[in-house]
Amino acid sequence: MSGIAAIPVIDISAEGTDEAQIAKELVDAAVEYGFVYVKNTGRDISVEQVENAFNVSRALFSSPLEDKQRCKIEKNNRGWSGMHTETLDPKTQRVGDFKEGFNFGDFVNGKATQPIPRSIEPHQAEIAAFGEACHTLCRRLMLLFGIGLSADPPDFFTKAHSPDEPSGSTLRFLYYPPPSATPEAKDSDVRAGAHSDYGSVTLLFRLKGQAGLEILTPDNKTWAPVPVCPPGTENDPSPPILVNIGDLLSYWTNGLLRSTVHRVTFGGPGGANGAGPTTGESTADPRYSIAYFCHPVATTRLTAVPSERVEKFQGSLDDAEAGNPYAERKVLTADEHLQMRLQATYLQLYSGEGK
Ligand SMILES: O=C(O)CCC(=O)C(=O)O
Ligand SMILES: [Fe+2]
Repeated sequence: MSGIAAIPVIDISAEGTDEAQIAKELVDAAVEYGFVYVKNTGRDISVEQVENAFNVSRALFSSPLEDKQRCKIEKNNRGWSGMHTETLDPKTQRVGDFKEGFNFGDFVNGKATQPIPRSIEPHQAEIAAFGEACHTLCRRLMLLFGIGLSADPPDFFTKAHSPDEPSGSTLRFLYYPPPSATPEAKDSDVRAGAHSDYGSVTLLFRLKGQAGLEILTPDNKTWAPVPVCPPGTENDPSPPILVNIGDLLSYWTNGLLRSTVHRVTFGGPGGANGAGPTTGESTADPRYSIAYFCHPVATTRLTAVPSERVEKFQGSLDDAEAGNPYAERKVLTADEHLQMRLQATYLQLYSGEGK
């Protein structure tokens, strides 16, 4: 068991904040941990919006099975994935992830452009608005990363994330059944296999008390739990939004910003290979989380960002050797990269195709 990850907590919207200072703190956290907590005081995404999204998620996953199956995930990465459908770490996992997921793509005029379960039909406009708020926050973070890296121009990343062009950006609801519902799980099984995220940046919303997320610490040797409410945020109106760097920001920066490997465990007492839950958190209950995977416009080529600091940085190979096989930058388009990652983890969906 190792200590909790000392991921910094940053308030990017506090009154009178110095943008350059915030940008520096964000870049420092991304370089060291690949993760940062953004304090959620309701200014970026309202507390009610987050609560409502979790309510809609509960309704969605408790829909009748046939209704969810009607919306099964397709190669466009939209729709419902049932237990074990995704295997985030196929080299290590005995069976797929112990979770269900639902990926939302584009909404047009507040209506989904994909099949959705009946229970959430009345909530489409709210889900659309939540996804838009997430994308806006991600673009703001991109600008801060650009400023913090002295990129030329500073909006290099932001411009690649126009909301008006097709991209792999995905709002995803996640449901991990309680361990009591999966007695077949073995000690070595995990709720979500070890992986790095595929996009540029991910926003992760979690619920107080629900443990399970762990990161591979920067020395790449131990798993450390990532508490939902780190010290100093206990009394905030909503837990902080956990932001993590995905593969694409890592490619763009030659590995300077870390796309850190993470997973979700059952976290029993010293159990599995879990680091064990943090005080006040448990994995006994069903677990819900919401991720917003922000991706650049699909045709974006992943060439290095013009930044002196990035040009001088020579760490990408080290990172690739130290546990994240996707850390080494290759010049692909954003969409080529996404297709490569999906084929590696949705084993049945792509079975029979050259992997
Ligand atoms: O549910 C979580 O806390 C993390 C999920 C995750 O890492 C992912 O879906 O990429
Ligand atoms: Fe992830």
